Amino acid sequence: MSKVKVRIINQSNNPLPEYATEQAAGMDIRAFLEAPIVLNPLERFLVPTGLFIELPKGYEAQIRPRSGLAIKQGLTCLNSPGTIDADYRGEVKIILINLSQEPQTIHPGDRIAQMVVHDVERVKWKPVKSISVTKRHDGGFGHTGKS
Ligand SMILES: O=c1ccn([C@H]2C[C@H](O)[C@@H](COP(=O)(O)OP(=O)(O)OP(=O)(O)O)O2)c(=O)[nH]1
Ligand SMILES: [Mg+2]
Repeated sequence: MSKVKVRIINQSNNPLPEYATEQAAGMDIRAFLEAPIVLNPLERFLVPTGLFIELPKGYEAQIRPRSGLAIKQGLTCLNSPGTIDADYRGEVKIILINLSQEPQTIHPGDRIAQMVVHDVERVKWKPVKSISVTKRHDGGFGHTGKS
């Protein structure tokens, strides 16, 4: 497993993100808050994590919602999946939104999202006059139907 440099604020009560199970793809990320926050329906909030990371070149970290929070409380990441660029050195923050019809409370230390580290392919453009023909052609947006 590769090691990624990380600086975390107040580690004594803000543990590093961890994989919750042996084969989990994402590490759970905790809200770094001094007090609980309440999100009203459709309200969004930029939740601090206290985490500053230095990803290796050629990698990104994706910030994804947790399904339990989504189904039970309607809480999700608004920009899902969030992208942490390898050259970003600021605090990792989570854009949470409450899509339920009731106010939802987030407590300090709650596991609010998960981070998946992934390698990234970067490309250059090669301008051409035409691009290849396929059976799909320009069909998209459900053109193959549902069943
Ligand atoms: O959920 C997120 C998404 C992004 N970021 C940070 C890391 C990322 O590298 C930077 C920029 O994110 P993004 O490229 O998605 O936002 P942008 O609106 O394009 O901002 P910028 O112009 O700074 O790239 O913000 C987070 O902390 N959390
Ligand atoms: Mg950007």
